[in-house]
Amino acid sequence: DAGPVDTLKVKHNYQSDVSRLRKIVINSLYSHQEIFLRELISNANDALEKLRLTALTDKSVWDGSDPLNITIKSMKNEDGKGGCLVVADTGIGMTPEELATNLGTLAKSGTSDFLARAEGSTDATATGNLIGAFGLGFYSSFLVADRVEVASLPPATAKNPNPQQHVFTSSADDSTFEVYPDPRGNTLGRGTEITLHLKPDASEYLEDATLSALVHKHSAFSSSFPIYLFERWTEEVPEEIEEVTPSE
Ligand SMILES: CCNC(=O)[C@H]1O[C@@H](n2cnc3c(N)nc(I)nc32)[C@H](O)[C@@H]1O
Repeated sequence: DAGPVDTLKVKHNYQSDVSRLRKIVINSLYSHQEIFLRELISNANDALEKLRLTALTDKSVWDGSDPLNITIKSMKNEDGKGGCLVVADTGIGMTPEELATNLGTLAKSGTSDFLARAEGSTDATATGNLIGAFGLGFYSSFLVADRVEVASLPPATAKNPNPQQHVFTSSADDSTFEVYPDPRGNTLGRGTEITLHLKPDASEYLEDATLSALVHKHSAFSSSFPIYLFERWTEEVPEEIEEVTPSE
């Protein structure tokens, strides 16, 4: 029987192009699995920038009192096999409608142009750059994860005075996604938290050394916000927080 949260789960079918796109991303970039982190950090960076710009004209979304940053946490399963990688930002966040629209449909114009160019290409670097340019980087999550959850909470505004944190969830082998209220409540304060349930062959991305090297390699220079790597993160308190990028 459906519990209280289940009845609120809205099941959507991906637009046909979305499924096709996701397959292209996964197939063409398989040899470049590691770019997923660059793409997620790039999206987080855009979300933080969007908050900062919006706040210039609307102080209610952010009064400058809480930090704008990106955190990366890895959580290994008890059995030491597999686990989750969590990439979170304190950016502008998304309403449930935005979760469904932004992650579940192809809002981007010219995507057919992308499909034409990417479908034929065998050059993973070129395709990788195309994917970033078309804002499709989120799909690269499925290079390393068989399940992705995106929890998001926008700031309270006059139009949306009491926002509820929601979760978008989708599996690699499934052409549907779900959006439902986060049973944890508004745990984010504001922003977006992406949980990647890593595939067995992607467990290297739970290792601090791998993550630290990847962040330095791909994103330390392209993010204008501090990136924190929580090492050996547990539910309680992170034992050690390494700031990867010197904040300005
Ligand atoms: C699946 C392709 N679409 C996206 O990645 C879009 O989802 C949204 N998105 C992805 N990661 C995000 C993130 N971390 N914060 C916010 I606000 N929006 C995000 C942006 O609108 C992206 O263009």
